[in-house]
Amino acid sequence: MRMIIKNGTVIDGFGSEVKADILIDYGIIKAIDKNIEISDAVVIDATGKYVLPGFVDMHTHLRQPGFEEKETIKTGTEAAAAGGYTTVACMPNTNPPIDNEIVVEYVKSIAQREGVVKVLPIGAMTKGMKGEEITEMAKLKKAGTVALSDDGFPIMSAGLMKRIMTYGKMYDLLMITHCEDKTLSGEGVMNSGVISTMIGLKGIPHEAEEVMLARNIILAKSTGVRLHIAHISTKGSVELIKEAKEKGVKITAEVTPHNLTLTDEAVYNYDTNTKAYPPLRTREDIEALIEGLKDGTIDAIATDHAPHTKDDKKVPYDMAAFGISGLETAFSVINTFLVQKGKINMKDLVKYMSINPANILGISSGIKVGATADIVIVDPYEEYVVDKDKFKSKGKNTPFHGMKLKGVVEYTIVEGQIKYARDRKIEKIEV
Ligand SMILES: NC(=O)N[C@@H](CC(=O)O)C(=O)O
Repeated sequence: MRMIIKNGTVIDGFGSEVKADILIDYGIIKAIDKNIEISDAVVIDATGKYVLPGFVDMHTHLRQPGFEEKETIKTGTEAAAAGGYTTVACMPNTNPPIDNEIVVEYVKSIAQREGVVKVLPIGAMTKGMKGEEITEMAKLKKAGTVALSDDGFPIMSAGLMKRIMTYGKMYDLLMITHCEDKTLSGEGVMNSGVISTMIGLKGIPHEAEEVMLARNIILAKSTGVRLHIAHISTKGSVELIKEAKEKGVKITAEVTPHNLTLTDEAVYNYDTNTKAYPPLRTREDIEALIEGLKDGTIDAIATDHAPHTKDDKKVPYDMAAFGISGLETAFSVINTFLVQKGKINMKDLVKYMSINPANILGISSGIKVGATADIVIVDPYEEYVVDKDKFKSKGKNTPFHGMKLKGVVEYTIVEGQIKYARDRKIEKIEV
């Protein structure tokens, strides 16, 4: 059961970057050293590759139970492994929603049986995600939820949100909020701006996100709860979070790969694969989001993997489902547009895609002796053309289809087991 990863450049997530071999025994990292030689171990040659802590996605929609035509825990976690993720936290907007301990147990048991990577369920804040009655938080926590969120169903009542946060603080639960004031986003389907006016689609103004974010910051400050902001997309949101952090509010935030790289100009040809909440914004927003990552205002890059069926998207733009299938392109998108362009380096990528999300969720990550061997091996220079039909995910809804990107995931190792090996049949690798 021993494995040696040889000759890779190891970024451990704790600040070091060294050329070294890694010895894994029964799922645990036993040694990180030069030239480890052991007989009867499986050897992975990582020459010219980076060996990184497995990515952690804190915002994934696995769709099971209830929407298995869009994704299942099996296909979603296969997609995660193909994307270099060793852990995903899954959102509760399933059917039934993850709003009680029985559904938490269900998700955990399917993940145990059919999941390829580790799955951490996120529970709902309100029953049925209806924004009316608070869920039984203590039971949800005991059953194993890592956070609570109503995600795509923002809680419009400030009074209710304050009560949720007060209980959340009591049970020390992380609160994740999708910030959208529905009275401002209305029937909008894309960013409100020049492009929406030109092509005649209803817009979602940046204030829809920022007004709700400001409210949630005020409530987090007064309740003292740990608040994590899902998928931020605007320059104004970066400013609000920066100010909140300066004032000592316990707040963290994430941004998606698509919101960091694509603008509303991508909507110009009415491709419904560009439709997501929050919408693709402007170049100015992207610049602010990248600055926000660099100065520590934004903590994590999360995919918001939102798989949908062909039929959900093969309709006029304003009728299409919101969401982008993101697990399998996240690494190459960030590598191509941010790392290779010199905006961030590979150590930063590790921080945003593994270390910080793990810390926010309260799980361990990083490569060190004694740690669980959750590892991804990537080639940062190889180019490929994104082909949605090669996705493991059932959701082929990507705006990156046909784009030439740099960076491929070679191996994903979860607890010392190879769960993804590019161009190779896993069955043929004896571990
Ligand atoms: N992000 C999306 O565009 N869609 C999400 C829900 C949501 O967060 O709005 C989904 O579940 O499809």
